[in-house]
Amino acid sequence: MDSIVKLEKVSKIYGEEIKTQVLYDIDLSVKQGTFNGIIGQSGSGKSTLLNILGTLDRATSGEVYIEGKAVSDLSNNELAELRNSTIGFIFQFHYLLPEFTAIENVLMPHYIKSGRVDKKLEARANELMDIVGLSNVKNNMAGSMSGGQQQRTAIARSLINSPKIVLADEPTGNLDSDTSETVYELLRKVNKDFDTTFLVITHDRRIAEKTDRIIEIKDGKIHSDFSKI
Ligand SMILES: Nc1ncnc2c1ncn2[C@@H]1O[C@H](COP(=O)(O)OP(=O)(O)OP(=O)(O)O)[C@@H](O)[C@H]1O
Repeated sequence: MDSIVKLEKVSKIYGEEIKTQVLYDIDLSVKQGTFNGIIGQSGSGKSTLLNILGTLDRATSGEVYIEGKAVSDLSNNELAELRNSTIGFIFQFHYLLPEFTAIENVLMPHYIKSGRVDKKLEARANELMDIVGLSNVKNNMAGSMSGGQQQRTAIARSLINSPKIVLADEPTGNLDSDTSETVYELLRKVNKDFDTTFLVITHDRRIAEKTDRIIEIKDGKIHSDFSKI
């Protein structure tokens, strides 16, 4: 198995005048097709790490490699392109547009990018609604759906470009435990069926225990790293 994501001595310092160091010399190598959990106390640096992994934020020092490509060599445009083609994001708050239907939300990144959606993408969106179990409600307004349905819509949206890597920040954070379980099973299914690599921040011990690997962040460092495969 190859490393699809690699971090070498990644540090992050926020602020100019008052500097806050949030990550310290993080080395991390993530194998393709694995399902990785990231745990750690509030403020330990998990989201910062995920944002840097996802090229939404740049490291202050160190290097991030995505599929062997050094991110610091890329321009902002190239980064956006890499993100778009390779990485899917799922957040705790799904940021759906409530006045649009579920399937329109899934296609929204494409509407925004190119102003149109071709038949192939529409077919892909329909297939994804099927995968996440929402075929029967895909034309409902996102705002009228349950929390679990909205999160599943956000998952379908994150998969529209068939990303090789999915980064999720507390994807089940605002869901009850049964719905969390369903959402987790869905992510796992995508992981298995499409060999998608997942990095998932979770506070949910039950979910963390079912991942292939648990990376614990403490005070901006990897405190423990336990792989089961
Ligand atoms: N843009 C920023 N500017 C300054 N400090 C920041 C910024 N973003 C995050 N921080 C600080 O960095 C530290 C780590 O934040 P981060 O969000 O990565 O932690 P976390 O482990 O994801 O926490 P939580 O579980 O509460 O989401 C915190 O002390 C936070 O206040």
